[in-house]
Amino acid sequence: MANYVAAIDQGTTSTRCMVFDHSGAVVAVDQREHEQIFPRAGWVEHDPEEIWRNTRQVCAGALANGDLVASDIAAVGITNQRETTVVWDRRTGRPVYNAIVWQDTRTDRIIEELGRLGGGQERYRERTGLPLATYFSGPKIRWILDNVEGARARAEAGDLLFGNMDTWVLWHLTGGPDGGLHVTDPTNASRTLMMDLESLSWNEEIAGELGVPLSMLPEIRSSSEEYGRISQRGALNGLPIAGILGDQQAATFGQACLSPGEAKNTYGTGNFVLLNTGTDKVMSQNGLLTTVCYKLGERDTVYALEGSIAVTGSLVQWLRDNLGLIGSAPEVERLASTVPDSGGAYFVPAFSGLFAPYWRSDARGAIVGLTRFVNKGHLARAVLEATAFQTREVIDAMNADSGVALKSLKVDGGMVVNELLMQFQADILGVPVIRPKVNETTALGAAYAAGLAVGFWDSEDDIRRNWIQDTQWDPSLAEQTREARYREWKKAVTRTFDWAGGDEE
Ligand SMILES: Nc1ncnc2c1ncn2[C@@H]1O[C@H](COP(=O)(O)OP(=O)(O)O)[C@@H](O)[C@H]1O
Ligand SMILES: O=P(O)(O)OC[C@H](O)CO
Repeated sequence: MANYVAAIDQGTTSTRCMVFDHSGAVVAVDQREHEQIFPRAGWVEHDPEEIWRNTRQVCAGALANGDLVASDIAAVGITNQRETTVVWDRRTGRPVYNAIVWQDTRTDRIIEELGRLGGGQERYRERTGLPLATYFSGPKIRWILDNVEGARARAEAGDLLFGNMDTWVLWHLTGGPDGGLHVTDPTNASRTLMMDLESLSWNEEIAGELGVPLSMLPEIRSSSEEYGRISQRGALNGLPIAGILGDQQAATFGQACLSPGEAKNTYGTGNFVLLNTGTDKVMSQNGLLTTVCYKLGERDTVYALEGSIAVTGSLVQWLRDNLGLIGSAPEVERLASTVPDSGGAYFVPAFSGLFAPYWRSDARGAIVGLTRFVNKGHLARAVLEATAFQTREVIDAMNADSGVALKSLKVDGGMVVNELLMQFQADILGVPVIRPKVNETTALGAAYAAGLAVGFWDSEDDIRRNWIQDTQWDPSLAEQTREARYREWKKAVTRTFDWAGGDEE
């Protein structure tokens, strides 16, 4: 009897396999980190073959850790870091270049060029829901075809395939060069700058402008249906793959934000706030993205407004790896607790330019407000506060776009164990912050999508029933202080603008 559903979560820093029971509780997990490759300033890459090896290992590891066999599992879901781009040879399965990661800014000039074409920004936004920015996959494919010797000719001959990490993993699991499925779902496709948000199909005109042959692009299916079975020899052999969701949409689903007006914020490498807007596409006037939230089988598409913040948890890693101020990410809380505030310092981590709500690729990181008084405790505090201030900015934009004033914020992700950050988040938003019992909402959301498709769960009511609150942080800062701090943050942000001229090598 299959009592469980498994999810593969291919994230920015690691790959996990998690197994869930019917109540949505975690029964087994395995996780492996992969190398972050920084070949130049602004460039970020992953080795797709390392990620595929890790995927196989964590699938086997999770089953072994839970003392499970494949027949205990009803279905498998896939969730993934979005936008990260792999191009590979359909006959050999070899990538032609490393995966170009979502944070990578090398496509700056391509974006400028596209902006100069008729209708530029507005035309892209209207059709795809996205601003023209280095973040998305289409321009990354273009860069690979322009810069890897012979790649364009091979792509035009139909020899190369493109995929985000969902497709890369799915293709391998279902046979690779021997009939592997070249498929994605609309949540992932809606992050390429090439998918028409209304019809959920590839926009041929935009793909043409980007110089991306349609033969490279995966088939867009729904987020919850049986795509095929795992044929790769290994732990999960023979099981149906029945759910695909980009990781932030998966977390929205796993947090049971299933009705219009419900929102969550995930605190990982970056932060991503998603507001379910139902079957209405709300086109942002305030720097947010309009994206597909999920599409369950044949049912109507559900859309979301998204505030994407590039650098939050990765700033904590930077403090650890580049400055050596802490030995591990959790130590940032102890260091920040040595002082009562940031001592007037503000840290704006515009390492990849600024994403929502600014979309300024010319911005670069800055620490402002420094005096002789500021010590490493203040800096640690400014690092954590940056996450909370950036979140406030996208939630304000969401309020302006949708008219929805959040009464509380559901949170999840690697940083939400940080109590100091959670309290400051509630303080700076002025609403309660709520963490659920199962914090692994990304993997859980993908498991739900797969489990619903095979009848393991009956309906979204099961998801709502399984969501249980763990901890709530209530705001405790006086309104005047809150708004004064926020004004100072916004002033600090303006100091990062107009720094990179687009000619860095
Ligand atoms: N106690 C902590 N306080 C602050 N940040 C933390 C803490 N623990 C982990 N992090 C940060 O959380 C991030 C990892 O979260 P995770 O959700 O696993 O990320 P991702 O899915 O993006 O790979 C890292 O960037 C790390 O710096
Ligand atoms: O892997 P995460 O959690 O850092 O999420 C990355 C996002 O999907 C990028 O858009």
